[in-house]
Amino acid sequence: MPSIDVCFSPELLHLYDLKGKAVVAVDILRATSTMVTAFAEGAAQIFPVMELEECRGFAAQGCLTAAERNGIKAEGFDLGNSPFGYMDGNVLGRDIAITTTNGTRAIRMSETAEEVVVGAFLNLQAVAEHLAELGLDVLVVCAGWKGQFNLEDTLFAGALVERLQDSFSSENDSALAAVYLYQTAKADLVTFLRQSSHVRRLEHLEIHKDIEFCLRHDVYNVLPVWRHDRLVDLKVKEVES
Ligand SMILES: O=C(O)[C@H](CS(=O)(=O)O)OP(=O)(O)O
Ligand SMILES: [Mg+2]
Repeated sequence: MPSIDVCFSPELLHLYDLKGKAVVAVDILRATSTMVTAFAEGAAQIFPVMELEECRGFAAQGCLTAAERNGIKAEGFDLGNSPFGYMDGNVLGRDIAITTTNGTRAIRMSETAEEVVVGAFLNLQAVAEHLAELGLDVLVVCAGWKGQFNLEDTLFAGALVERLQDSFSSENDSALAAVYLYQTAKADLVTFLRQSSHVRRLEHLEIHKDIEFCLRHDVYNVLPVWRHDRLVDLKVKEVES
């Protein structure tokens, strides 16, 4: 039986061997929730990059550029890091280059894995089904915040462990802790996260609508996966083939 484990910060990735593993990169608030939404709204490809300047450079090849630092849309970019910014038909058929404080870093630091999947509560079931089909050992890589642990990504890890409990072994302490946390919180994730650092840190930005949206489960049948140097939605490929 394959295993599922949880890495609580990209800074801890040096402790894990990604060879032959499937990584689920997660940044619930808000980068991976936003990417999943962008694909659901018809984005063609997403280029996650670490630096603002690199992201800006993608405009020359016709990409929309998206950038966030400390919760705020960076100046001079087309889009920020709110899923609601991708919902008015503006991303349909477009390629997007994106850089955010934590999420894009988690994805890029995981890219040597056999498979990298972008996860969010919004596409939880699509991710779970893909992992079950692959049958590889899984590592959930939580984006955290600037290298530190956070609650929201750990809750997602717990939700995924719970969904996969019949087909994956989760006997490591990280996965156990994540699933216990999720079971404690799942009846009302919004209330549970009210005291979390993300919610308190970005309270002044009035993004409660974003937070509530990002905590909704199974809204989109979208499956962003890393291919070469970009993310594509595997569900679109399935429809085409
Ligand atoms: O835009 C977000 O919600 C966060 C901001 S912060 O770094 O947590 O302050 O960025 P993300 O890269 O999505 O974690
Ligand atoms: Mg985050």
